[in-house]
Amino acid sequence: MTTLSEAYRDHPIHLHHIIPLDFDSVQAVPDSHVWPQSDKYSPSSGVLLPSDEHFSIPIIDLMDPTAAARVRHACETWGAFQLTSHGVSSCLLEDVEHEARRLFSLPARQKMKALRLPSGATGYGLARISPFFNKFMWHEGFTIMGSSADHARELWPYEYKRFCDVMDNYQTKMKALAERLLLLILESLDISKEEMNYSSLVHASEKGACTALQLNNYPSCPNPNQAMGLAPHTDTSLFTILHQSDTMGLQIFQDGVGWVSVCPIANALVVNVGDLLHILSNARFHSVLHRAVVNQTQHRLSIAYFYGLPADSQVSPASKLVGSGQLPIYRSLMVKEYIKMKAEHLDKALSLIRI
Ligand SMILES: C=C1C[C@]23C[C@@]1(O)CC[C@H]2[C@@]12CCC[C@@](C)(C(=O)O1)[C@H]2[C@@H]3C(=O)O
Ligand SMILES: O=C(O)CCC(=O)C(=O)O
Ligand SMILES: [Fe+2]
Repeated sequence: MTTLSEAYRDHPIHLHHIIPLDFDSVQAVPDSHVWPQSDKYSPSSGVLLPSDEHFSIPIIDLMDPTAAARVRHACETWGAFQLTSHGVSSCLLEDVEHEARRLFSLPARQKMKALRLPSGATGYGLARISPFFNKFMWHEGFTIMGSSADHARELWPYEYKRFCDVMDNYQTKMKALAERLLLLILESLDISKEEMNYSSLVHASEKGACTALQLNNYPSCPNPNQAMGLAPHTDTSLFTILHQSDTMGLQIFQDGVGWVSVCPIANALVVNVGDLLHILSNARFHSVLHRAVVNQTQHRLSIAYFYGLPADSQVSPASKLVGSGQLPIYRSLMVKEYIKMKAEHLDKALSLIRI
């Protein structure tokens, strides 16, 4: 069985020689981090603040009996929503944020001890999408797949346990929440439990879903209009569950509207559709283009939990959604094949598997 780490290890992105900037020591944005102002991807291009509810992603209460219909509407129109009453305690959200903050506050030379290896997928470093852009991002990340013990021991040789315990507990709670959400999402696509039992998806998730936890750090920036926190991308996951600290920064792209800010709501989690759900739903649900911008005064953190399918499983538009006049838009392929395409072609990957 191919693990997610192996699937990513098979497609190294040659970033190990580039280390994140020591953000604490800079007074101005270096040219290497200045993004062009002219195109639609520039950090300051057409941003809408969600003062009007038509321009903000829906807020869905997981306990609401109409949650499935709301999820369908949110995933069809926005590709994202904010989830409340999800059952993850505010204490755990505070703990995971605190531990992430503790990690990123370490001196640069200490963080380097956990630098992602050339052939590795986990540890400290730049975002995997970095090689696709000719400017660097105002960002540093730390990726966890399963246990974080090996890297944590390098960072805190004598007191790594607290960090590992919080990350383990958080991943356990996120997995349980993701499994509940998956059922709700399938229900929202009108795929019944019986049909689900036969679907490749459920067989695949029995093999063990592939998950990853990404800690993202966006230090305050002397000129936020010039810098980019995390460049526009879609996630490779089925869906992603994101906790953001209470500083604005996440934006999603809505066709015909532009970049819409996703305001932090205390204790709400942001759920966004990823590429695998886009394929599975035969493009009914949109894997949403999103990015993170930075701030002059406040430092921002986010913790993303990627819920995917096993690398060795097959993904295709669900059979319930195709037929009777509806043709499959995407061909069937192995998840690891899609990871490879994403590593090589980034945002072109979906169009390369269109039938
Ligand atoms: C499972 C994963 C998804 C991810 C690549 C990774 O191996 C772990 C990091 C994830 C992340 C976080 C920042 C944005 C993103 C596009 C990236 O560069 O690394 C995602 C990746 C993804 O969704 O493809
Ligand atoms: O920091 C954010 O709000 C977005 C993070 C993100 O998109 C990711 O980790 O994939
Ligand atoms: Fe993302």
